[in-house]
Amino acid sequence: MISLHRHNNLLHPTTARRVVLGVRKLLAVMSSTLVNGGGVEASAPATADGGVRDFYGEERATEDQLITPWAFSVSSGCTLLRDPRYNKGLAFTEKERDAHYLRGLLPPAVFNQELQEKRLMHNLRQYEVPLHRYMALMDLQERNERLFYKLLIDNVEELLPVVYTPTVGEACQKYGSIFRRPQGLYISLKEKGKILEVLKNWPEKNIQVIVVTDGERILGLGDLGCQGMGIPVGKLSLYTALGGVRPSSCLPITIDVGTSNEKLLNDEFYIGLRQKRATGKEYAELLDEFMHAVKQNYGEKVLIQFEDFANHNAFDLLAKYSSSHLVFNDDIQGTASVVLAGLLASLKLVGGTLADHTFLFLGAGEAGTGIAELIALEISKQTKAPVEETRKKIWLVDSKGLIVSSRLGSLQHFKKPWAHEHEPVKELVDAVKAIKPTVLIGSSGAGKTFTKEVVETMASLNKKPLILALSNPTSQSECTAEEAYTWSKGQAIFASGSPFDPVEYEGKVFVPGQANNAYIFPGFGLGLIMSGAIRVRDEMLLAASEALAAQVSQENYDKGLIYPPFTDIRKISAHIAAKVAAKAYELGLASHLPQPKDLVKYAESCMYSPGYRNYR
Ligand SMILES: NC(=O)C1=CN([C@@H]2O[C@H](COP(=O)(O)OP(=O)(O)OC[C@H]3O[C@@H](n4cnc5c(N)ncnc54)[C@H](OP(=O)(O)O)[C@@H]3O)[C@@H](O)[C@H]2O)C=CC1
Ligand SMILES: CC(=O)C(=O)O
Ligand SMILES: [Mg+2]
Repeated sequence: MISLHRHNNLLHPTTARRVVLGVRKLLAVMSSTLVNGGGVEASAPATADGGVRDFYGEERATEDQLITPWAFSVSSGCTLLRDPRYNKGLAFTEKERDAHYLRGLLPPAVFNQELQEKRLMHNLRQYEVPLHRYMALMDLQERNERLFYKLLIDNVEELLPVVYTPTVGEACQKYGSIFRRPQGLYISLKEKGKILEVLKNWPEKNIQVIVVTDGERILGLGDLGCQGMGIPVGKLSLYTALGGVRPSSCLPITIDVGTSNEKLLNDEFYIGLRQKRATGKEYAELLDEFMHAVKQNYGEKVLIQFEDFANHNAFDLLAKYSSSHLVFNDDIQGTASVVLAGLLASLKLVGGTLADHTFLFLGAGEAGTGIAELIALEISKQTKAPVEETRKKIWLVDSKGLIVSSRLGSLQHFKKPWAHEHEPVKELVDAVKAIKPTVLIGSSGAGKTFTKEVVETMASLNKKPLILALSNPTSQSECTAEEAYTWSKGQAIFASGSPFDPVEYEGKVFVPGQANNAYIFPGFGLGLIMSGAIRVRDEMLLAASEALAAQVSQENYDKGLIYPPFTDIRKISAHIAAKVAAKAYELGLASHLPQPKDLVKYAESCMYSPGYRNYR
């Protein structure tokens, strides 16, 4: 019931029981509620002299400087019902209804959270259109945050495709039409020079994870401009549901530098800047201001996850800020880690070591080259061969064909390490015939590109071809699960970026896995946060892959799965977090000292749980 708000904030009307306290007192109370609430928190706000940290710079401000009149209030009545953080709907007890001026504002029935959950799941299942389910879930998140997360955690396999891929893709395409309330920060070119002020408008001060996009490569759907906001919102809801990071410490951000999507520019409901995308210096300066403002406002240990940037910016941003900030690119690094995990696990089914396999990719962008590099690093780690050598068993095809040395002069920098000696090959199927891969990975964003002939050739070359169709959403998947199993006559081991239902082929049921970075980033982020890591390193990605692969059980293997089920994701995330944190300590990059003895237990103890709290 404790909320921070500005005196003039219309979204938070004050109520009869509002108690305005001094800022110092506010922060003391705030820090105690944060600790009591569980979950991972930033360092306590106490200062060395025993006082409370001057979060808002009020003590430091001189008379001619402007400060923000933050206030602290206890909410009750309608304000409490409208505050998603504290609203419990019909679950308010009789005692709470008396104590918090709720009498008459609710019908007489008192439901517990389980009954509320049952009712909501029943209602959600009535919607036949996935986008309507998405909208109903977003409404719930805006109305009753704990119930939203309880639903998501308890029904993860059913609801993941709604809040995440594939439905989130459609939601982004239609974001302008379905827009109700802002769910994150919008930073556009209009805010240039004022980004620090914009960050200060966000009511939460203890931010631990930011997921930021500029909307230029939203899944495999291309440039969706400002409407890409659905992605940071969705990713962060998974940070909480799958990784246990507290919702209040997550901040979704969209950087709007315009869009080159004509359809959106001509759409009257488009919510972003109506101009062509800024590039070059203008783009770089805005991003640089953003990165500096984030560090200034939230400190060294805030994790900035880059998401769905186009590859002509993504690699450069990661390289530029990885030595000064805690940055992670989910599409390059998270995807690499999840795919490597699947490959390590698949060895139990296909045999051999990683070094015995030959890999062919369709798609040589962020996902493709990111995965390729991590595979090469892992083989190098296992065999002690230099990475220049281990790259040679990995081949990539882009929109112009196989990447070969004769193309070196015109290749983007991230493709160059993969330009091996070979004659040019234009078509994927010919590349499959020439390279004879044991593993085929789709990271092209182009649907239906694993044709019948491609899959049949893979099956003719391998007893158990490993086929990963990573592109999202479902419409962009390189092939469907049904195509992979039927065209390979049941030989393929298959996983995809977006989920597919099990397939029956010749009387046998094949269960496809989901190779999606959602297995990695929540636990990875939790590991960074709980260890107070200040930088991300490749060794941490390898540790995360090994941790995920170790979670695949014999029962999963018996079904042909190379990933464990999402139903176990909180346990899986705790193990990933523990290994990532251990690596951070080993590398001397962890700042939360001393290192906890049992990191898995510690990770579990840090996790947000969505059960209701009792109000006095
Ligand atoms: N499952 C998961 O966890 C993840 C899935 N993805 C998915 O992967 C896809 C790609 O993402 P990302 O790597 O970031 O995108 P990029 O734009 O960086 O890369 C796409 C690559 O695919 C190539 N390509 C595009 N169309 C074709 C085609 N018809 N034939 C051959 N090559 C083609 C492009 O070629 P060129 O370079 O010549 O233009 C480019 O090399 C997206 O759909 C995304 O949703 C991404 C991250 C995680
Ligand atoms: C899953 C993901 O990050 C993507 O498709 O971009
Ligand atoms: Mg992504």
